[in-house]
Amino acid sequence: MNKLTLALVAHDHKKPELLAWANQHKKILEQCNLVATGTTGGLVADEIGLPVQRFKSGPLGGDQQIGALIAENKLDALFFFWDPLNAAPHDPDVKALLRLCSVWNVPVACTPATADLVVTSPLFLSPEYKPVKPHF
Ligand SMILES: O=C(CO)COP(=O)(O)O
Repeated sequence: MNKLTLALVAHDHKKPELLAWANQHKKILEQCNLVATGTTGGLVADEIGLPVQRFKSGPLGGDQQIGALIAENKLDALFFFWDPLNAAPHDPDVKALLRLCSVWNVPVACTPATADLVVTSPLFLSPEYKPVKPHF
C-alpha cells in the first residue's frame, strides 16, 4: 500500500498546537510520509520523534515548495495551522498554498479540530479512497 504524503506547517504562535496535535495522532502520522516547512519540520522531528522531510522555512519559500508538490499531484493532505492574529511577511505565499489546495481538491485542515476530524475519518487511511482530481 502506498503511504499518504502529508504536509505539516504552522506559524510561530501556532507551533505548540501543531506539536500537541502531532503527538496526539503520532500513531497515524507514523504510517505516512511527512513533509514540512523548515522550522515546523525541525520541531516535529526533535520533539515528537517523527521523520520529516524539511523544506525551506515558510518565509524563504517553504510554502511554495509544498505548493509545487500539490501542482505535481504528490501531496495527499495539508495540515496548516496558520495564524489569524498576526500578519506574516509572506502572506501571498500562504494564500497561494491554500489556493492550490482548492484548485486541486487537496484536503486541508487549518485548525486542530478540523485536523482531528480529517485524520480520524475512516476514509483517511483507506486505500480505496482517492479524492476526485479536477481535469483542466
Ligand atoms: O511560515 C510558515 C508557513 O507560512 C512556516 O514556516 P516555518 O515552519 O519555517 O516556521
